[in-house]
Amino acid sequence: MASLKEDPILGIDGIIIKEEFEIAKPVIDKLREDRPALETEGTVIKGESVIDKVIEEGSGGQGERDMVPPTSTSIHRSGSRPQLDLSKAAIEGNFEERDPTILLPNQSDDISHLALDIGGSLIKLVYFSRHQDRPTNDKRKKTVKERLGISNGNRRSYPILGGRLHFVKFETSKINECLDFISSKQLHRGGVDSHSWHSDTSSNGNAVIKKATGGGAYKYADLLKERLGVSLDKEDEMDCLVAGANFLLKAIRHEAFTHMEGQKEFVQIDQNDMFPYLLVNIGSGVSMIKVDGDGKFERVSGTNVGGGTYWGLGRLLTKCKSFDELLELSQKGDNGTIDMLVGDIYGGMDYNKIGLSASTIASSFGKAISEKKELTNYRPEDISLSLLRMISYNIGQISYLNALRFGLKRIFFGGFFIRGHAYTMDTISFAVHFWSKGEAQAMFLRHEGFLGALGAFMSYEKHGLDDLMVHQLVERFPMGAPYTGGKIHGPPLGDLNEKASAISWMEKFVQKGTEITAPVPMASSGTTGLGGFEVPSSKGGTLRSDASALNVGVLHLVPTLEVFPQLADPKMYEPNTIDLADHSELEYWFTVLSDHLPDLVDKAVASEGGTDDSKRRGDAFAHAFSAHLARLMEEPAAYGKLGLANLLELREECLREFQFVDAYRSIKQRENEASLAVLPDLLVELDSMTEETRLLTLIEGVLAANIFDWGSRACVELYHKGTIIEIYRMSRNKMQRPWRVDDFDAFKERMLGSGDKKPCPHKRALLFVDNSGADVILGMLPLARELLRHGTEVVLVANSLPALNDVTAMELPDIVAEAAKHCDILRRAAEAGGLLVDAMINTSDGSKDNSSSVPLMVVENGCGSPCIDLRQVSSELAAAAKDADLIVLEGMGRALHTNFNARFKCEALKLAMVKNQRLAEKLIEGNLYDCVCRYEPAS
Ligand SMILES: CC(C)(COP(=O)(O)O)[C@@H](O)C(=O)NCCC(=O)O
Ligand SMILES: [Mn+2]
Repeated sequence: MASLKEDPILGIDGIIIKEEFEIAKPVIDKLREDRPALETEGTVIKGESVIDKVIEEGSGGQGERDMVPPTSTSIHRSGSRPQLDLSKAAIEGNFEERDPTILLPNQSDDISHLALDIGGSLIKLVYFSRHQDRPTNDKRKKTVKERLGISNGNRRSYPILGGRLHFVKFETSKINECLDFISSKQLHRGGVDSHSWHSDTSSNGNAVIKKATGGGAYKYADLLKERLGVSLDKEDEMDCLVAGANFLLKAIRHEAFTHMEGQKEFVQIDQNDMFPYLLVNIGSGVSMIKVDGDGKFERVSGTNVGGGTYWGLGRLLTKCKSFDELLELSQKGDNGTIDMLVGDIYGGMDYNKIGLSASTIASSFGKAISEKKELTNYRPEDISLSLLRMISYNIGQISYLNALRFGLKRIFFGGFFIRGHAYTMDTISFAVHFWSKGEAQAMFLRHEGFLGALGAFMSYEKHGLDDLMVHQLVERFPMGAPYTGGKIHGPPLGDLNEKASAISWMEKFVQKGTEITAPVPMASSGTTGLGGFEVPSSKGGTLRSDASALNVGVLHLVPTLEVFPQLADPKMYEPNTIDLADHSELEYWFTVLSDHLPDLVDKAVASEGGTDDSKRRGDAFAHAFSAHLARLMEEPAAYGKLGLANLLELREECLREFQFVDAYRSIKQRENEASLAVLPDLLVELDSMTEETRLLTLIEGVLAANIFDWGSRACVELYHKGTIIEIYRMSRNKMQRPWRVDDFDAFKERMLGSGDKKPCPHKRALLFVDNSGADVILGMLPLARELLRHGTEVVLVANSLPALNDVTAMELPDIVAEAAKHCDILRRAAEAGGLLVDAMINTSDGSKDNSSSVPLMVVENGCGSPCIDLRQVSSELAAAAKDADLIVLEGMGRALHTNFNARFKCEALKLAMVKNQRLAEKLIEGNLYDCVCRYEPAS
């Protein structure tokens, strides 16, 4: 790596877009002059304690902690320019490249952009952070791209910037906390003017202009100017709400859901059939907006009886100190003590003629008139529930009437009044359902409170968010998510180790995580089935103490992701085979993952040398992941639709967040070495067989070697009983056909034909490989070799990031190079595929036959999980898939947990050993270690 010299200061990364590049140069020059000051400032800001605060607050920590005040330097400096930390900057790779990548190791969130929605009770922030790309100096990638005809994956070809969208909220009454947060994260400095976020020049001198909406954009304009030097560009509230809602409905798969009788169900919104709809935003007051398209809407109604009414009246009547407290109180309430019910009027009877049950509210607070009771005679719990129902029901009814007025079938409810509260949603849903006789549907939005802020954010031009597609968004729930309770949704722990203060942070996290005890699993919430008109059957059980948990993660915008082009019907595709909406399934997998945790932590800590720091991180990881699990047990749909693949991926993400890059690194190495040592013998044995026997032996080999799976408890227990080669032999010897699912004969016929008829070989096969060691080396590579022998191009598809003991795309070229030393077919194909660019590998027989061969290539799949969601794969894989006519999915994660039911446009072979008894029973009515060989012709 060359150190950064005088000249080529280009921008924050090598693939920066043009406008940014031109602007960035003078900025960086200027920053370079300021470097000493900047670095000092950088330490103050970056080593600061906002995250401590996140945890402290979110975990119910008492006492206000002093926030780092905005330093005077941070105010007087020209705020309109991005501040970059250039310390230790270096050019990565080749100096001659036109846009070399410049690594800024100390720059965490390199550019941030911010929009605010300052409402009567809450301030909502949406901000974007753009992280520098990992430099790729990967020769394999370049060659594969050339071979597959992919233009150099460069941001210039994408309309959208990669980065992350964060959602944060504060109470308006604590606006100073919000300002401190903005200041500490440098959000007031992002180079944004009122028209474009790529510009660092502002339209009025030095003031930075930020988009804002809501009444507070006017009320607090001076304060923001004074404290942060920020001028607010005010965006119309309705415009913002609509833009925010349209964006969410288009771009986020699991955004809208129905909530009836305690059951949450996500609704797939068809982008092409979204309009018209009624948007009901319940803030302090309520707006009802008929939305006909992007920017096409009309505010058709509203009501002054909204969230502010509930909170205001509630506060007066119950003495509650916060909205959430009031809401939580309602959970234990019985509104029948205050509301006049139909039964009260009809002597306990239903009023059947007009379809009203005895428990229907005839008159909210109606009982209070007839009894000689004072306020103190009513329980605050009952008052709160009565109030909540009165207001929710009223909003539901007015919404329905407006939907009826305009013939709208869909009503989306947003705004922070709802707060994911089950009874509120049930009540509104019931009202809509009841009055419309089931014709209209109430739906809720997961980002309910952020419509306005998101819309304000959308009003920055040129960020391309409007063009964003569902598959380019990945929502991740950072470690703080289960703890923060929605107070402040903290950033992920990106640069943990770089900060001295991170240690105390981590300790605090572990400590707090222990103190608060993660939410206790409970039975799913239930109402009486009458949509909130009766007394809740379970009192106090279903609402967590942090009623306002956001349930929104950080949205990662990944413009390079694509839908796998060979999916037969992408709209109908569901990656998960196991639906965790079934509570017994969830409980089972929850236990499996919890039981596996201590061993995983051991491996992770060992992979980092067992240092004190790694032990601390290991502890923190275990806490964070357990909290996520507990949160999901309590509310399985909290993070969107939940499948087993999501849980397994969450675990990997959690490890990465605590900087465990590759927990199974040394195990993988060991197994690779052992397997490579026996590969030559295996190849000789295979070559001595007839074609037919060889094909069977190869498939057996893949199935047998899939036993090397460090994610399966049963397998790990086996490993204590023998060496890997012994286990492999044992596994092979057990390969009795017929397998539990056995389409081998059909596959064989396709490969070898029957009688004299020789079939046409496949043109290109994609082999989705799974585990390191024997699995890939003794299983999949020999199968790849056979396909190559038939004249089929082979693309090995491997993970982009480590997950358990899965092999990664980065690791494969070296493995192939080693294997190629023993095999001419592999060597020539690997050379043709650009895998052996440096080495001129000699085969064991000393030959250097360079006659042309079909290529063997490696592509990354875009995932870092044992499973694969084919709606979001790397552009590299998507390009390779276009000409493929055979897909081989291997392993339990990729072929069973996900994609077992997937249908493809081309032929598919799904191979796996079932290493979990319950799955074996459920999926194939079989047993542990049974095998699946499913061959499916093109659909
Ligand atoms: C994590 C796995 C999907 C990996 O399997 P693979 O894809 O490597 O075949 C699998 O090991 C698994 O489902 N394990 C959890 C269940 C258990 O311990 O039995
Ligand atoms: Mn695996």
